[in-house]
Amino acid sequence: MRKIAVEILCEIKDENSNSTNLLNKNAKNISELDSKFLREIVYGTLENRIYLDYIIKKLCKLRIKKFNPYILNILRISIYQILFMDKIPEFAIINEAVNLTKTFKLKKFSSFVNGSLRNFLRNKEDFTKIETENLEEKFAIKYSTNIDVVKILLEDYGKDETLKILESSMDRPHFAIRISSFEKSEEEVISDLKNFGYKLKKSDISKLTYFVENPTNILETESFRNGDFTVQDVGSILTGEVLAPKENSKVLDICSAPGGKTCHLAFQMKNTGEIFANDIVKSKLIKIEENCKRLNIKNVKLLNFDASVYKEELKEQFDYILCDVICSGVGVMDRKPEIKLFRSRETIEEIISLQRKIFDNVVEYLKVGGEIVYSTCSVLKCENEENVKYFLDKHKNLKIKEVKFLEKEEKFIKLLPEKQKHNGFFIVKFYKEG
Ligand SMILES: C[S@@+](CC[C@H](N)C(=O)[O-])C[C@H]1O[C@@H](n2cnc3c(N)ncnc32)[C@H](O)[C@@H]1O
Repeated sequence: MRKIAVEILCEIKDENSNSTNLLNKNAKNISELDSKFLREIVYGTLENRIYLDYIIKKLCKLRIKKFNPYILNILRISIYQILFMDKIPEFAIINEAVNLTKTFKLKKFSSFVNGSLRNFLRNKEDFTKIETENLEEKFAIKYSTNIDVVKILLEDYGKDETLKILESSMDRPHFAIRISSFEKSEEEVISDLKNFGYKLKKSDISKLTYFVENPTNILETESFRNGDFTVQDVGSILTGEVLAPKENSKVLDICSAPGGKTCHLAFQMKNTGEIFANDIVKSKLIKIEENCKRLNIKNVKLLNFDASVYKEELKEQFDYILCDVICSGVGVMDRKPEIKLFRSRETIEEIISLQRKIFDNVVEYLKVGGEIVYSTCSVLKCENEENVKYFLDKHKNLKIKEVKFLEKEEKFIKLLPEKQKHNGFFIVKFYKEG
């Protein structure tokens, strides 16, 4: 398993890398126990990569770029296991690390790996100490988060709230489902799942939403195959609830893959009217199709175009539009460790520019009197509140439509990540005047 872990980690090079896809591809045909171990090592190492590299730099007195990538990842997973997986004896971790150098035909590094890890064990306290007084650097190392993201969070939220957001990024993500059956009642679906042995807790924020404490193999159940429920997080479900399209309306979901929110909109519309689900990546449309099929959704038509390019033929065609744009993902760092590692100010600025282009176009596709929801799974103000200001300044016929959330009327909903409650999310609704 450690060999596969090193191979996967060697492939994680930039923000387009996807550890979950790599794991799913490589964890086929292995036992549940091995799969759990592999995931723990890969996610754990990635989640702590900046911290582990900080230790490795001190330990080996060598710049990270100078390392052979296999040797670097052997050191990373070994130090990760020593620090965070206390059930594995330290001597076994070092033996395995030395064996791995041979597996990868890098035997000449065996004594370097052996010596470095033994040195680490002798002086663990010194090597693990973060020696900087600079708060940004300290947070970036301790929570293994790109320093640009840390700086923006500190500017937006100050020290205490930033600390909470970064701490939550180290948690194992919770698992939430939305009841999606057209046939069975909520109680019936829940009772079926309980009979299968699943432990469920109802969310107090979004409707038909439950957290599953022990989700292993839940996607193999008959209930899942029949479309009685789907995997979706609270913020995502709330987005559909906020748009709340009426039956028989015409809806555009402009950035729709893999279709989680599309299916929720269709569910709320009881399969009436029409939903046009678009995504720029053609291969992702298959996922939307699969989801619609499993969830018995029948009113979705697929589109495949670049939403940043204006399409005159769509002008004033839609009653409702969902603009669930591509974003930095800073609200879901617990689910995607690549975001913590690689999101930089530069890439965030590129994303904001794309968000604005897409929104500027889709506003034109909305009928007068129509409603549009803009949402992101980010908590950064530059992608949320600042974009809202930009939208309102630019489109004078757009007005915010307040939404009721937790018994209060709000201009927008912002969720900061909290385990067993929700990921980070931002939702705002506008309507178009004549
Ligand atoms: C946040 S995800 C959407 C999630 C989706 N709404 C759901 O609930 O399942 C953003 C999507 O936008 C797509 N996208 C990115 N740039 C785009 C563009 N220029 N035009 C259309 N879609 C785009 C991505 O491929 C990605 O699938």
